[in-house]
Amino acid sequence: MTTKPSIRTENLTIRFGGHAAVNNVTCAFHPGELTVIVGPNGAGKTTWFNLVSGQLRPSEGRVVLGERDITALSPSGRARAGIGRAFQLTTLFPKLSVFENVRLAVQARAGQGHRLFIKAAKLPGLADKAMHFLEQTNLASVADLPAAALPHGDQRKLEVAMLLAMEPDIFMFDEPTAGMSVDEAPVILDLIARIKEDKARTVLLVEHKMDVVRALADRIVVLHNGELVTDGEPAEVMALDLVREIYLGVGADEVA
Ligand SMILES: Nc1ncnc2c1ncn2[C@@H]1O[C@H](COP(=O)(O)OP(=O)(O)OP(=O)(O)O)[C@@H](O)[C@H]1O
Repeated sequence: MTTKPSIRTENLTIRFGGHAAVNNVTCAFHPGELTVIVGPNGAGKTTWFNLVSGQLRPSEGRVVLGERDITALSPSGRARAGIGRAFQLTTLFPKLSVFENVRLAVQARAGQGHRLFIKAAKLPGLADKAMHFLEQTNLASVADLPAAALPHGDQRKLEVAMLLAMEPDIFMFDEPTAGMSVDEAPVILDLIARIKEDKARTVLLVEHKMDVVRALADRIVVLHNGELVTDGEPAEVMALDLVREIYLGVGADEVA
């Protein structure tokens, strides 16, 4: 990979008591690449994600966005710097319309803050942009409904629309299809696949389901006991005995 990394972690470590949940993880990610972080339960995937998006601060090591050390930044500081993370519906405003939810995200991106009650008509540029993201996520027809009235799968689409509206450089998804029906999951996977078509974007995904990994990954990083055990092309990584062993107990038949 010849491009410069868009984001990297250097010797990233966090200890809870004496236990290193993430242990000395160094890895770099590039624009145009979708990396899936895999590993068994308790491997440290979500903890590593939290260290990258700023919910946790490391005991040691750094998070570097482009050339900038962002280790000391808060989650909102990191969001402003270009890291967008989907939070499984916790960021939706359930009583506001689907449109208003996305307009707020567009407005936040435009640096105008959350002036909730300003009329959308007074902000035509923002409204057009919001509609654009609703169209991209096939939500335009339900724009006027309250977010809470949407089925679960559409709420998750709305979350992706809000993430797109923030126009981050780094997109982070932690098990994006968790809790979704078999009908709903492909829609979200298709949206994520479309996100990675923009080669300026870097996508990081934590995922257990091997069919999702296969469908989306350009690269796989394997964590085990908090450590990075391998990092490479999907076909190579899936073929490793170690990876098959790690997956024993969490779907070895799926890996096979
Ligand atoms: N706040 C915390 N305090 C203490 N231990 C923690 C904390 N957060 C995570 N851990 C521990 O760190 C380890 C890694 O957990 P983490 O949730 O990151 O794993 P994971 O790979 O995301 O697992 P899963 O696939 O089950 O979500 C586990 O042993 C967990 O119990």
